[in-house]
Amino acid sequence: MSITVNTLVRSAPGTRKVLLDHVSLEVPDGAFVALVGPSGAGKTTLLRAIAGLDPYDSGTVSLDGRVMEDVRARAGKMGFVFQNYALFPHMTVARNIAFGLSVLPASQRPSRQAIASRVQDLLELMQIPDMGGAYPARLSGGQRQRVALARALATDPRVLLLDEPFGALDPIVRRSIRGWLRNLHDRLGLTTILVTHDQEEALDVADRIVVMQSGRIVQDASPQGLDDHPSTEFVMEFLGEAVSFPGIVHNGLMTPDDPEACPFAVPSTVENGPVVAMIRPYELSLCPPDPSQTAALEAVPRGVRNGYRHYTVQLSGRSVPLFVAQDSVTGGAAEAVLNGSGLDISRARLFRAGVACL
Ligand SMILES: Nc1ncnc2c1ncn2[C@@H]1O[C@H](COP(=O)(O)OP(=O)(O)OP(=O)(O)O)[C@@H](O)[C@H]1O
Repeated sequence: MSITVNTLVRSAPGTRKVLLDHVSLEVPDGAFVALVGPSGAGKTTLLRAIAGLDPYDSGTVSLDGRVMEDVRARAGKMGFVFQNYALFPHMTVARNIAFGLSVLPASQRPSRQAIASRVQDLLELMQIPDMGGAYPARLSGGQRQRVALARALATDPRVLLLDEPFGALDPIVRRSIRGWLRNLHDRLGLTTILVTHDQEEALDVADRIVVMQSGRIVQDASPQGLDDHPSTEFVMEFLGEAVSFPGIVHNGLMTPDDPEACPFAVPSTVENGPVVAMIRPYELSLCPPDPSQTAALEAVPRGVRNGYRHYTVQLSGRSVPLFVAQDSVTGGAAEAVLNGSGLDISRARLFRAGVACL
């Protein structure tokens, strides 16, 4: 089921503070979208507005191209899981899962046997087939989240809205449950929006990443597109560690202010003037040795990690990490490899006044 959000505006009740500032978003049927952004960006506010849990001042939310003003009808097509959406402690797992079905009006409510069979199907889908009789207190965090998902799926929604559902889980369980969730999404043909603070999780599980900042969507792209072409310096930094090299572009050549970084060619579409080149640490490398260059890079070896030698390279006033493939280091002291070379930052993205200029 596709979701279309059209110029949604929401202000904080009783104030002029804008929580959602003309937000538009198109989520095609079957998509898995991750909503990311710093704390307070408006992710939860947007998710709740889509769910119909909170009102908004103007704009529309459509499902399968139909504007759904009737919030109850909209909510009926969606399943939600929120981080703090606790299970009912006094009910067994089976009754927790059945809850949404058992409170349906009598005319829509399935029979007892149909509910019991649906619950058993969901327990199996969640890979906890024997847990129906257990109480939530007996479950691990990962099992509880599976029960919360089962409860959200009981009414057979076409859309799944997840707000930090794995926030309370330890990293190992988190990693395994997100792979499982992606599988579930594919198998059930759901359309899913996941709010997460974990960029790695977003990049791993979603086929589209929507970045929010100050109540607006600042970029909406595939994980690869976002990594290759972040629209602003903020997005570049938000997605992971980045090292900045200010410099000047002149006639297709970017010359970094740091003399330790080598100048590099940029497309002729980049206008002359100051820019900031930003690069991920693992994309930094060494320029080919240059006999005419006398200065050596000052680097401190930090050990070996995953087959890479890790260094801290000293620039004027700051240091940056550098990883060199171990098998490319030949003999001698580990640091000798850095002598006579500058830093190759040619894989950097370029920004001017905070905005991408490539
Ligand atoms: N009912 C409300 N009244 C006033 N301000 C609100 C209300 N609901 C949310 N806000 C404010 O709106 C902003 C966005 O909040 P929201 O919870 O959507 O952000 P978020 O991106 O989900 O943040 P987090 O990642 O911390 O959960 C915050 O500054 C929050 O304080």
